[in-house]
Amino acid sequence: MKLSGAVLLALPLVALGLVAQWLLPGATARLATLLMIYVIAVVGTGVYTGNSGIMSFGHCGFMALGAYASGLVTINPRILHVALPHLPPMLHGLAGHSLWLGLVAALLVVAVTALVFGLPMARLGGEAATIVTLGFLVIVYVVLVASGNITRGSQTFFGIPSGLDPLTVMPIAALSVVLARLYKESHSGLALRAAREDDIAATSIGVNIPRERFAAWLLSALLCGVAGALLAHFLGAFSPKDFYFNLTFLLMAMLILGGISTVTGALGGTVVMFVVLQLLRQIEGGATIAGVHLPPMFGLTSIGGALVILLSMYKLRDGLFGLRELDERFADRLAAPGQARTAAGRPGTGVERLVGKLEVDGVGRRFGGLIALEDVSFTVEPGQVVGLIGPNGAGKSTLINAISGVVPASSGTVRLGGHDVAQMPVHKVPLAGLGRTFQNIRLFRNLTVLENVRAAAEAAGARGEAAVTEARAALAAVGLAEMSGRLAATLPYGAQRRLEIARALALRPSFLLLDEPAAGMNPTETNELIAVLRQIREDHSIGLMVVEHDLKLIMRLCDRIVVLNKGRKIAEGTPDEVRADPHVVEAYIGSRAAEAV
Ligand SMILES: Nc1ncnc2c1ncn2[C@@H]1O[C@H](COP(=O)(O)OP(=O)(O)OP(=O)(O)O)[C@@H](O)[C@H]1O
Repeated sequence: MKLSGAVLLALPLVALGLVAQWLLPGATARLATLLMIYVIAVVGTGVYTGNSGIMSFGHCGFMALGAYASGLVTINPRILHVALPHLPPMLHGLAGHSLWLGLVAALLVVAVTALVFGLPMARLGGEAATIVTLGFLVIVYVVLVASGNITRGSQTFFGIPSGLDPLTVMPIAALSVVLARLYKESHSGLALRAAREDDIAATSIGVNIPRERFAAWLLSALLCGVAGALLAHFLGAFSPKDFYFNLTFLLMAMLILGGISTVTGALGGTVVMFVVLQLLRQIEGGATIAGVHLPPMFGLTSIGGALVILLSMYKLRDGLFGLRELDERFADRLAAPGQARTAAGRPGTGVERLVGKLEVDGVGRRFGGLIALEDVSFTVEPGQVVGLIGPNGAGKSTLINAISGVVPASSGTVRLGGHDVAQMPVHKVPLAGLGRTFQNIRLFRNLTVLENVRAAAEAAGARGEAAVTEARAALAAVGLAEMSGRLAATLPYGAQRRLEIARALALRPSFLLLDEPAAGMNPTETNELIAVLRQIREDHSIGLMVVEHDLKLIMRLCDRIVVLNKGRKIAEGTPDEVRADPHVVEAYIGSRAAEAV
């Protein structure tokens, strides 16, 4: 992502700020200033909500904290004694400073609060996290109301220097948009978006989801804190309810209207909603349009605003501006595939890539009373292709899950290059060298093909252009180079399976664990897949462990085969040995099928 794309997105704000400062009449310029403050708040909320997929009701809490912190630092000292007669003496010296010091105070207070709430909250996803954000909003409100000596409680907090002009707010709004856009394309933003699409798949490429959630939470909190401080200076006087549910729902509506997952959507949704609400507000008091006189219509603004949201959600599920950023629509996303591969190494991941053999030793797994795996042991040599077969319910997927750490083994060890990977946090296992795919495809559906693979390359330590080059090389290896700009969800089925392989390949693993890679493929697609897997093994010296029901594929591809039945290993050997093994024939292949393969 080049800076130019982010700047392009911020240009309309720069233009608005300049026009408002020098060309628009006072009242309209004031509206433009308010609009830009909303942009900061909505784009800020979007940094967390859009990238993590977690709806937040809490960000107005950060705005409130920013407003009060900045208010206390900038309040006119002469008014201070009237407005806050019981202010603790140690806080008296704070008053009377500039807006910029007010913003610094807002950032400090918000950073500390975001840290305290964010660390435990980062472990939560989905509705649980949303409920916590709601709780956060209520807590901030109650604390502000209860801290009357410092905030005037539920009464109006006044005396804040007001009269912000558009040129003061514009650079901050433009910078917020640039920051949000750069964050979205950053290593951290991409990892979080991957987790938003599929947390298990994100973990399988080494994403530390709590860490990425926390980073987004902090950045979005800071932006909202700044927006709150600016709103305080715009209003000059406010109370806690100005930062409560009404504002929360207004900002959420703006975000949803434009499209929750893009900065373009946050920006565009804010502008559209703001303009619509202003127009409705004009009409609500009675107006004459094209010679037709409209009487005052109480509630028109609220009802009209709600209708705009409902209609747009009904017609455009992904918001007015869809899933792609404005600058992406201009950019050439289908650049020629690169073949280069950067040097090995995983800088910044804190995980060493392990090489050597993969040893599965006495692995067992129980689900309650059910023994899904019992005492399974075998070894895969580097570069070897091992097939894992067995009837339905034999424990094949459970074994892949146990090796990759997704479902921890109840007993036994898994060693890679002599190191026990079962002891590692699950997101570190792929970085240590075990890439995997899933029986039911788990792609990041609303990310592009290139982003799906780049997320893995970045998780494994590549950055910037190197990550893109690695991702393109992995896509080329599975024959998807031409599709890099498409959304993953739009790929045909066979291509989706190959994309999952490319994503795992971009981790530069020592072994690839493939769970039914040919499931649902027609014979042509299966033949292509076999060619791809052979090439991968040849080019990258990667060992493969393949779970498959397609015995022809297994027999053609594998050096050795492990056979499971009812959770136990019943045979192991070369394809010829396994094909001739009477236990295997009885349990799985069946005598007629044995003849066929
Ligand atoms: N999360 C789980 N909770 C409870 N039981 C489970 C769970 N996962 C798997 N099992 C059970 O463990 C056994 C092994 O399942 P597993 O999916 O590993 O078999 P499989 O060999 O991959 O089968 P298939 O070829 O049908 O995919 C089955 O009896 C299954 O019902």
